[in-house]
Amino acid sequence: MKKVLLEVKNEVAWLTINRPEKRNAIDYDVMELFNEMLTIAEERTDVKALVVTGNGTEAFCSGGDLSVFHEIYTKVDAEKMLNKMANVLLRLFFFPKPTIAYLNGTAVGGGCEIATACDFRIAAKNVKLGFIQGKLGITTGWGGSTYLLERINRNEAIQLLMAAEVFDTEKALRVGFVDYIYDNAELYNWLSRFTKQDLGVLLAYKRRYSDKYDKELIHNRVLAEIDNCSSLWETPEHHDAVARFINK
Ligand SMILES: CC[C@@H](C(=O)O)C(=O)SCCNC(=O)CCNC(=O)[C@H](O)C(C)(C)COP(=O)(O)OP(=O)(O)OC[C@H]1O[C@@H](n2cnc3c(N)ncnc32)[C@H](O)[C@@H]1OP(=O)(O)O
Repeated sequence: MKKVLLEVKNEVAWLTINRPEKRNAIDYDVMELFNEMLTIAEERTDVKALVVTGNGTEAFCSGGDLSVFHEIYTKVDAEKMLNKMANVLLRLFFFPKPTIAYLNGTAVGGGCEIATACDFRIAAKNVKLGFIQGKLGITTGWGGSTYLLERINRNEAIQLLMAAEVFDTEKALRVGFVDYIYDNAELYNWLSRFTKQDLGVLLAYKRRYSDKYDKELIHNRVLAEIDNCSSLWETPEHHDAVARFINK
């Protein structure tokens, strides 16, 4: 079974990270496939919106696959890995069609970064969320803090990042990180309000939405974020925290 699936239903492309046994953690295959699926969803004229979600009920995404990335030791190697996923998320942030992260379960670390790159975040009931990178002695490194600071109130954003705590959907709604708490049927219903419009209308409004941003400026901020994260990556604090997870 592929690690990332793409299914088109009712003119909506569902991109599903398909590693439930690893809580949908992101490894290099997932990065590649995620990018490929974005190309398909972008090019298909029968696709009017993109939903990103995770397989199963446990997790949306648990971030970077620590069983793979624990082998990354140096700043240079960390930069290569971070850049790879940051490019995918930059593409997602500027995706020409509306994008929705459906938080079907836990989203932590890079999982929250993926969600933040989407236009909307809709959560199932009682999911746990967290920009927990700080607990691993690193920062976001896939563009997540750059996007979060654009998505919600700056002071709420910086608190979520600095505290690195896990929070619930009630808090996520309160601070504006999550737009709605919906089950699957409610999500389909909400999506149908947009998919009944012509693709041209949706593309035009999405262009207005994205026009707010200078792509080069956003990219430069993401590069600065990668630089920060990769510098912290080579510290013993980070390696020790990852080792604790691997050897749990
Ligand atoms: C590296 C990029 C960086 C970024 O730029 O943002 C990050 O993403 S940093 C954050 C990295 N992620 C984490 O630290 C999360 C680690 N996982 C967890 O804390 C928990 O697994 C969970 C996500 C809260 C879910 O808990 P639970 O439902 O109790 O499941 P388990 O803990 O039992 O996990 C089941 C299974 O999955 C493996 N797993 C989970 N997450 C990862 C991961 N990120 N990388 C690799 N493997 C992961 C876990 O080890 C279990 O495996 P088995 O023990 O073999 O069953």
